[in-house]
Amino acid sequence: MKFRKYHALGNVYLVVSPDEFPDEPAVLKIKNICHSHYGVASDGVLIGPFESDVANFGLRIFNPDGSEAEKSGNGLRIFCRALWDLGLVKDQEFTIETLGGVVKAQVLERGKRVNVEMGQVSFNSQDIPIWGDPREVLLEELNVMGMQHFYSGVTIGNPHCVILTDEATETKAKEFGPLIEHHPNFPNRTNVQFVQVIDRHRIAIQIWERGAGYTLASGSSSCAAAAVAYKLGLCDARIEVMMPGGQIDIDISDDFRISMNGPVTSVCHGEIDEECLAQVFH
Ligand SMILES: N[C@@H](CCC[C@H](N)C(=O)O)C(=O)O
Repeated sequence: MKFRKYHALGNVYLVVSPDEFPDEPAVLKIKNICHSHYGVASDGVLIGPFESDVANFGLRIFNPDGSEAEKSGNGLRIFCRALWDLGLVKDQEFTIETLGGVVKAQVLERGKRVNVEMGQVSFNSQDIPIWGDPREVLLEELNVMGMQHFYSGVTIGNPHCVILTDEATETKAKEFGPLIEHHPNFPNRTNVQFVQVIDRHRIAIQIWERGAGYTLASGSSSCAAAAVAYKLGLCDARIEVMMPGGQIDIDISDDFRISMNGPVTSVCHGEIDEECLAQVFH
């Protein structure tokens, strides 16, 4: 199976052509590919480009646990870079269909940076989804292991649970992230962000990703965290999101459409052996 490997601020994805998956992508194959010891080590697999009736390209996004994600910000920027490297796009804007909606993208600086108009966020419980009466989920109480958190729910195609905190630490993300990901409030599980507001233009976040675990950066998490900070009046519409892997720039329109701009780095390309894809022992 031929692949291209990229990272976006340390968030790693492999891009694989749909031709390499003649059948529906099997959970076991995805798990083997992403495994850091038994496979190529990746935070997810991007399968594309597919033909699309509504966009220039179609994309499917898989987490390392084999689940399919509706959207991924870093995944989208990486996919755009792969399209550029394959000579399928140049400097012009183009569109990509994901399970979480159609986005508009543009490759900048000869592939080194990508801008993606990620779509409109919603804080509505039915859109995210979060159980209970239809409502905007803002600063609601969440008890996890005897600790009280106040969270806001957001979707930008995929679900996010955003928790404001005085200090966003890796320990908080790793300790509470897995429990919140599987909390009964979230029927489709959730991505989790601990968010520290630095000033009106900057926030620092720590991330626990649904189906992937602790990651150094996440594009959709940056959009979700920035949207909550803006909605609550804590930040202006242009926000730098600082993560352990680096920084993404977010712009929010009056109607909560989010534009994301950040770097992409090519790592390597190669071929995964059948023997690796077929492993069943872990
Ligand atoms: N790394 C991503 C998010 C990938 C999908 C996520 N794990 C989910 O299941 O929703 C990003 O950069 O947005």
